[in-house]
Amino acid sequence: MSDTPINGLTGAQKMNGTEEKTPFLIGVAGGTASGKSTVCKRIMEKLGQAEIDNKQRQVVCISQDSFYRELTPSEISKAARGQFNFDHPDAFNETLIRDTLIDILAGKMVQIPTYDYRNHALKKDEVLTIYPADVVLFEGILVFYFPEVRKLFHMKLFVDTDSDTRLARRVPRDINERGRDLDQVLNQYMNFVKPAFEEFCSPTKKFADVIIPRGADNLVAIDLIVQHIREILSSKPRNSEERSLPQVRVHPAMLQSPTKRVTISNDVCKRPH
Ligand SMILES: Nc1ncnc2c1ncn2[C@@H]1O[C@H](COP(=O)(O)OP(=O)(O)O)[C@@H](O)[C@H]1O
Ligand SMILES: O=c1ccn([C@@H]2O[C@H](COP(=O)(O)O)[C@@H](O)[C@H]2O)c(=O)[nH]1
Repeated sequence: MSDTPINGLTGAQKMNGTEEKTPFLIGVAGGTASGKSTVCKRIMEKLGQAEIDNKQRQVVCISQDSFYRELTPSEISKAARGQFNFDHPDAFNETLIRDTLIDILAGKMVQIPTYDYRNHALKKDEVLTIYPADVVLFEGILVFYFPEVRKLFHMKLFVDTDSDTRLARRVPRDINERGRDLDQVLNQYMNFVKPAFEEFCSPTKKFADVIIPRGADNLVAIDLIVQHIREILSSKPRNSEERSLPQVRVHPAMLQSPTKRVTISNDVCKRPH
């Protein structure tokens, strides 16, 4: 959880002659439908970040699903038949994840693709711009799997929801939001999702600093994490003049009572469906 040196970045780097802290990078792992993006959304809401314009946010959230690699034609046809393993580490572009997070830690603006679950492909014409922020949440099933990625996080959370609940949530989500039918969802779950969770995702729980049982239902855990993030934010320079950055990062909501809530927005975690 500490701001220890990572990849040559010391937690504070020189920019324009001033000390500029690197963003605090939080990894959020957990099985499919465990509530990773819901937890991130709750955190953003409680910090009053959910309805703030993308460019102005102090806290941003990115999904690992934006880093699925492009499939070959034969893999695309397998995917259409539910025979491609999207839960295996090889399904992700590890290098792009690492390089993107390193750029984020260096305070750079980055562009990331969005993912189309219905067509199992990146949407080339829909790129998300992630502006520099003070805290970055990066959520996904295998965010702690790759050592070169794992070591970049300042704090690691694991959302631990039992597998029955996860399956019960995944079935309606995949049917209603991802264009699947019941047979397809259950076959994919039994053949790929469950075995890959046991082999690749579950063992990464041991790397977590904080395990969140019951996901977004665990209000105590979420409040503790939010409090920690507030402390991080309060130690950051508060406006663009102090930070020597062109963007104004602080929304009035963040300068008022720390418990102030702001209305919910739906695209907090930039998770495409
Ligand atoms: N605590 C909860 N209670 C009820 N439904 C939930 C809860 N957390 C998540 N969900 C629902 O379960 C599904 C998966 O949640 P999501 O946060 O997207 O999981 P993940 O990001 O881990 O895949 C979504 O439809 C979401 O609305
Ligand atoms: O084309 C795809 C890409 C991914 N999946 C499944 O998505 C989950 C990861 O997303 P969560 O929101 O964390 O559940 C993973 O289990 C893949 O099986 C897919 O079905 N199709």
